[in-house]
Amino acid sequence: MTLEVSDLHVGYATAAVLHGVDLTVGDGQSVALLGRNGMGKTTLVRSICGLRPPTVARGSIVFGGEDITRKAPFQISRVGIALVPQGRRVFGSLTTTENLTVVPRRRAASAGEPWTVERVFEFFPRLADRSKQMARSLSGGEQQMLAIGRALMTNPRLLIMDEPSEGLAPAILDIIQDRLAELRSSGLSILLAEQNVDLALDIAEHVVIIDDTGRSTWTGTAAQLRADTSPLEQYLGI
Ligand SMILES: Nc1ncnc2c1ncn2[C@@H]1O[C@H](COP(=O)(O)OP(=O)(O)OP(=O)(O)O)[C@@H](O)[C@H]1O
Repeated sequence: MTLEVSDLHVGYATAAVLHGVDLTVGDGQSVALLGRNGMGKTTLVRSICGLRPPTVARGSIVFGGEDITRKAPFQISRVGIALVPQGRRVFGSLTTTENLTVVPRRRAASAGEPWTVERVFEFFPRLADRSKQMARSLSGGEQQMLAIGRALMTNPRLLIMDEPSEGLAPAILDIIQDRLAELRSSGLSILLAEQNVDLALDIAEHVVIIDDTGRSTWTGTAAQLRADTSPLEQYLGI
């Protein structure tokens, strides 16, 4: 199922932020969304997932041929799009296991077997050791694993992640990077909004850069960016 974002204009009551974003995540593709701080990555991710604010003013979001623009979050979840939000947002007063079982689940996973608590624990053994622990007492890295596990429990076709690397120690980042690579190899579609360019280029085959005018100004492959880093210098200042 392909995600197609076309000419998307999105804003808040106080300001328009995105002024024409085009983005495609093909079936089984992994796409990184890059852009300087505040260029609107979270705004885009939230509008795809139906979260308000912001408000979509113009343009369309289509998933698997179905127009999902302005649909409610539960409807977006039902078509098979799951979000790992910025800042993890795990349920602090629930245990690790409860965080995984509290989500509404789609019946079938597109890529392989359905996710279960046991499968998440195999995927992130650190979570298995902390199954009865309150989520608020998990480390930041463990909370990130839990946020990813919780999203996987919905059996998504497309996994959207908003800055999963934020605030993580290098050793934990290595684990997350390895697990994301595994998910990519499994054929799950991935959209990754990231500040960490190394992680983004490692995970994603395709890259979309949002510039300071709120447009998707550069689209290409990670291999292209590795061979010629000038768009990174031009649009991200690195
Ligand atoms: N609830 C809100 N109300 C008004 N403006 C907002 C709101 N949330 C974000 N913005 C503004 O929208 C712009 C884009 O923010 P957004 O969080 O989407 O950027 P980002 O690229 O994800 O940045 P970062 O990498 O720092 O998270 C910023 O100027 C921000 O101040």
